[in-house]
Amino acid sequence: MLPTMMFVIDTAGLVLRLFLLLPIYRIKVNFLDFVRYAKMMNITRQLRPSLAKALMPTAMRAMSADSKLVELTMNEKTGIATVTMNRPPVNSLNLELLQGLLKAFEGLEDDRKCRGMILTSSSPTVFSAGLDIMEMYKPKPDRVKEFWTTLQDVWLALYGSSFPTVAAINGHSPAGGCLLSLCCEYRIMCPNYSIGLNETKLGIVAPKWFMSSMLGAIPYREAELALTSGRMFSTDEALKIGLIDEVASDKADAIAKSEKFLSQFAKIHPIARKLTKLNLRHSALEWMQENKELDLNIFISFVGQPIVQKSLEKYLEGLKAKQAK
Ligand SMILES: CC/C=C\C/C=C\C/C=C\CC/C=C/CC(=O)SCCNC(=O)CCNC(=O)[C@H](O)C(C)(C)COP(=O)(O)OP(=O)(O)OC[C@H]1O[C@@H](n2cnc3c(N)ncnc32)[C@H](O)[C@@H]1OP(=O)(O)O
Repeated sequence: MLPTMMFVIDTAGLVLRLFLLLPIYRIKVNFLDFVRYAKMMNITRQLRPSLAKALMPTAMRAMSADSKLVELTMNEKTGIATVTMNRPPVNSLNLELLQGLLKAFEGLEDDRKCRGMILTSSSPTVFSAGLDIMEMYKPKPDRVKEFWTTLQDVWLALYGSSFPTVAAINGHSPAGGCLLSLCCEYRIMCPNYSIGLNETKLGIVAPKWFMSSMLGAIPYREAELALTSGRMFSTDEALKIGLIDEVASDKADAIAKSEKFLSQFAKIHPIARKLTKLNLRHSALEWMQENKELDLNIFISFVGQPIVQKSLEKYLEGLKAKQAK
């Protein structure tokens, strides 16, 4: 009896050890097995929305993304792409800007030469003013659906990108602007601007995935206080709390620092880096993939509430009044 039990325990232990070691063993043995392992883990392409075909041929390329709302350049030598939001005056994220961003991110995903991406803005003072409030105020049913679905896809593509990403935050970055930067792995911000998820100040609620993006950067307690109060942080405060990683003196410095951050990955195996990132982000990505429709329905019914429309109207009036002063 005892020998039989010992045999069973030994065998079970061996199987368990083999199971645990299998991924490591595979990685060491064979690159193709490594890729198969990634597929098995369901954390590569399946997690991204349907990919557009490669954006354009690789040359340094100003890789134009059809519309002028998003500029895409690629440094052929380093493989670092720069995606610049260009929707004056404040890069508010309307459907077309989101579509431009999605196309850029998906194109880079398919570009084998891409070793990293810097997200920045062409505005001298604003990174992005967040979602275009006009997309949510008295919305048209079809357009608002497409708007939200595209935002979800942008989040999936950026948060789940296989290449490393940095936000060079060269201006104010409220709400959706902050969200874009939180999708990146590293944030470098210029002085004397503001950043945060201020949704409650507009009388709206940051969706779960906005919050989980923030929780990837700062501790739960800090996030709870910031989210419930809709707090905006100055550059210095954001650095202190960990919402950003570095301060740069100006945009050029932010870009240089971003390139330096990305260059460290030249020494890291790209697949090891990518799988580590996607493993860390797996549960949030999977949640979104599985709940896109539910999230859309919640958003649609939420923005349809008269009280939410009233809040948005008042907030817009406040923005206009500020402008008039
Ligand atoms: C129970 C429910 C459960 C779950 C919830 C489910 C769903 C949740 C539903 C909704 C969630 C939706 C999430 C939304 C997130 C967002 O991103 S909302 C947008 C928040 N953005 C802001 O609050 C930023 C507002 N803007 C500013 O603070 C300033 O503009 C900024 C500091 C960025 C720049 O300042 P400045 O350079 O001085 O520019 P102006 O303020 O003068 O603005 C210039 C013109 O731009 C217009 N504008 C600014 N921001 C926006 C915007 N986000 N959308 C549209 N338009 C904007 C501004 O009115 C000026 O226009 P004008 O020239 O007067 O025409």
